[in-house]
Amino acid sequence: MSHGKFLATLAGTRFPTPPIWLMRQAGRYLPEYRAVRATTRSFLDFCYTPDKAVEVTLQPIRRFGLDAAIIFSDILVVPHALGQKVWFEEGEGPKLEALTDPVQFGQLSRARLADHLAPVYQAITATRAALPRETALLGFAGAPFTLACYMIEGAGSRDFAKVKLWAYRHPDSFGLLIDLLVEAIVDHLAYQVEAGADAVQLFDSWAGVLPEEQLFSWSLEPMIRIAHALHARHPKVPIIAFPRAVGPAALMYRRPDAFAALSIDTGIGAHWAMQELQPHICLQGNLDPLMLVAGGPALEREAHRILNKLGHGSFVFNLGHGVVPQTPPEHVAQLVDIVRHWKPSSS
Ligand SMILES: Cc1c2[nH]c(c1CCC(=O)O)Cc1[nH]c(c(CCC(=O)O)c1C)Cc1[nH]c(c(CCC(=O)O)c1C)Cc1[nH]c(c(C)c1CCC(=O)O)C2
Repeated sequence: MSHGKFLATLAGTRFPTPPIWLMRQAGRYLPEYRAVRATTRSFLDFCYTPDKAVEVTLQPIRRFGLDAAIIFSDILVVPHALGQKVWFEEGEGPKLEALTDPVQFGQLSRARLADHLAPVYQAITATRAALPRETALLGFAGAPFTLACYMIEGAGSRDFAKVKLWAYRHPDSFGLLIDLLVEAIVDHLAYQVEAGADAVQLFDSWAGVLPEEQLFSWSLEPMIRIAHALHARHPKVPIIAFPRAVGPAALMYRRPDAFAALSIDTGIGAHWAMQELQPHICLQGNLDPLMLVAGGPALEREAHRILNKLGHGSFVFNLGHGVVPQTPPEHVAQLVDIVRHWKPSSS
């Protein structure tokens, strides 16, 4: 049997109101998260401490009763497990010892991935045991292109110019990095499913910097390879694809052979998504995270607008990107209430 409304929705069942969870639902906007976070200096050590990861994964479920939990971890644990130096600087975000030469790709190895990431899998097993039956547990990974962005740039960037120039000038060597990441991500996702994750999400947060042809080769195609390889190991596990900021190229990601759902960011119009995407695939999204900061009537109007477009079809309510730290927790409670009390006939 499945874990409630979220998994049933991904499998095609319709309910009077859609299930809801939020990307980055565990995080600094919650005082109880900040309290646990303050007990570990290094963010990665925090991710690798199962007791703490379990606790902060459960916090938003206890507070808001969301339909799915997402395991507390980070996409950059994969480059770290492959042997790259990764650290988080206070107030600056992630830093990596940037790859500057294809020779360095050869030094990355997935031989130790399972050992290195064992604490993540332990946290998943313990979280699954602690969650209510009806609450699904999501595992996740960064998609190959987004991981390659951080691995080559060495940090976040506005345009990832260094990465794009490498990919455009040396597609063969860039392809080798993507291939290594595909294999590592398949392993990481399979281990998460084996530990107890009910579904997984692939975050391609930086897909939107690529033109169409490269979007196909470096974002979509590797994600489809991951989906097919994961399904060869775990045939039924639902995979949600989140290619952020790709605009109308989201049409390419309507691939029910690979993905159970497509997560859409705020830049995609709900009406267009209803007409062009939803007949082919379950959608997830697409509330502006800043609406959740605003709260009040603005939040209610916008949530209703999205529900009135997408709530009649196959849909999981979520944000277009992650919860931001300045979000008042009461506004999350307000949103859950709005979604659960929505009447499909209302306009
Ligand atoms: C690009 C990316 C990263 N990490 C992630 C992405 C993809 C989604 C997206 O586009 O936002 C994914 C991620 N990161 C985190 C989660 C946990 C699960 C959840 O969604 O609740 C998930 C799913 C925790 C985190 N990952 C991070 C934090 C904040 C650090 C802290 O609490 O000290 C959290 C809660 C750090 C992180 N990690 C990353 C960045 C850029 C940062 C710094 C920005 C920031 O500080 O908010 C890389």
